[in-house]
Amino acid sequence: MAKVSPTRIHVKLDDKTEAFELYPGSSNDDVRAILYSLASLSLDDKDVVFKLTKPDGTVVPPSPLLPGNTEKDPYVLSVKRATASPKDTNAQIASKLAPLELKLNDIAKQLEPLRDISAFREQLVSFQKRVEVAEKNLTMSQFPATKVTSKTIKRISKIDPIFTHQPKYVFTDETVAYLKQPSFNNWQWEENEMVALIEHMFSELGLIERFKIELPLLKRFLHTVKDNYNNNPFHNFRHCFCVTQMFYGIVNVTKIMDKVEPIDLLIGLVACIIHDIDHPGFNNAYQVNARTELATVYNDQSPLENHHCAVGFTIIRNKDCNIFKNLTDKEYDAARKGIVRCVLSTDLTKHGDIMAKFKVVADNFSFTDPEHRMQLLVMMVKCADISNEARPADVAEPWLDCLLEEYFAQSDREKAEGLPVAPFMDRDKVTKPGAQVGFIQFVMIPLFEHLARVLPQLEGDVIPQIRKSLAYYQELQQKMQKPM
Ligand SMILES: Nc1nc2c(ncn2[C@@H]2O[C@H](COP(=O)(O)O)[C@@H](O)[C@H]2O)c(=O)[nH]1
Ligand SMILES: [Mg+2]
Ligand SMILES: [Zn+2]
Repeated sequence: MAKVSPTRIHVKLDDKTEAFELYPGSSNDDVRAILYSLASLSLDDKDVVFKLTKPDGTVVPPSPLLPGNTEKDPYVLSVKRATASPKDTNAQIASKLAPLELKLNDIAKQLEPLRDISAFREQLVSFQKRVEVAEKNLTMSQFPATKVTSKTIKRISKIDPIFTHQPKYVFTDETVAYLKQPSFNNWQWEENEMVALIEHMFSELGLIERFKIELPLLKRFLHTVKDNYNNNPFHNFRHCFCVTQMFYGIVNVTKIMDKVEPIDLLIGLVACIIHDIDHPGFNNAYQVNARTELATVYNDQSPLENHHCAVGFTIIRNKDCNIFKNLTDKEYDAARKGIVRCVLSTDLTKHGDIMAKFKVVADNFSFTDPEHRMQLLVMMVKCADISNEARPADVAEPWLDCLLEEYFAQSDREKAEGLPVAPFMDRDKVTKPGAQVGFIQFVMIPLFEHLARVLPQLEGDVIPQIRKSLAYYQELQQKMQKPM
């Protein structure tokens, strides 16, 4: 009989590497059982997700066909507890609401002939309210709002994963030059590469040298930021990367680094990086209307933007991530004040005020005036934040799908909870051109045009690309409106 030789597999979990052998004929369940035992878990624990990655970060399926390896290049095992995604939870809420809704409809039908009798109406309203309150309590317990404490931070990236398991990224000259273009295509890069690209921006802008930023702290800061963005359809780490890259693109296209102070560049870049951190995927209107903990903590005043600042600075305060460690007190104060101002300015309800103020400053702009420079930074971060349509259509259009997916998830939940629904978020009312024409025409173009009064280079490629997007969506809108 031929000798049956097992495949020897080495797996690293936390700091320990263990080996096991897979014999031909092993099943998926066998592999699962081994991984459970390596992670000291009971097989009854169903809420666990295993991820196996090669040393280069490639994910491999935990199957009996795993190629063998050596102790020197073990697979890395990470274990996560599965939590319900907002989508799952929406489905759960919807399924719980369905019978209640049926019951309500039933009662409403029976009461129909008595519609004018106010006592019955009041009873119905009160019943409906009780259902809403019960459902809201259910929802709030499923979505506990994030408290702003150091425990808010999901994970401070350890030095190990950064230096031992992350491949060292070396970008080609072509990539380095492309990164400076506002037309950069984010979709080609995975998360760790985007982290490395942001690190490159710090270096290229001379910030590491000027502010003596220690590289391990910068790497850990960026990885921790990445880990604290949620997997929302739109407000995720990729959006953070795009906003940061557009800021960097504007800096390069306009050569503004020759006109502003290094601290201004640091403020703008870090503001972009943290500007949507830990976004829950539901906007300020939802936070206020649903009376969430975030809205309560921030007294309904830009709850999300305040939260992004608080989470961002909680990470910076951590000694392992403190990229501002070597700033002087004066520099730190300026950085903190500037970053908070930029992030709070991304709340679009402040848009009108910011534009009106900038109009005045733009007429008489002076790069030597710190307040003028600060307003310029605010405008640059705001532009970067809403800049998807300043990119080529194949880069921009998937972002619109992501935005609408997030909007629809919110409006579905608002409907389920009996909260007000904004028409621009309602899947029954929104079309893609409908979402873009007004936004590009009345928000994006005026914003970029205002900035271009101080940074005229934006008239070169950036603003024409936005106008092209507008024309595309206007045409699409006309086609959709034509009777068939
Ligand atoms: N209709 C569109 N709305 C957009 C688009 N890009 C951005 N936005 C809106 O702006 C805010 C930006 O703030 P954020 O900090 O939340 O990212 C975003 O929420 C959208 O409401 C767009 O292309 N079309
Ligand atoms: Mg935001
Ligand atoms: Zn944003």
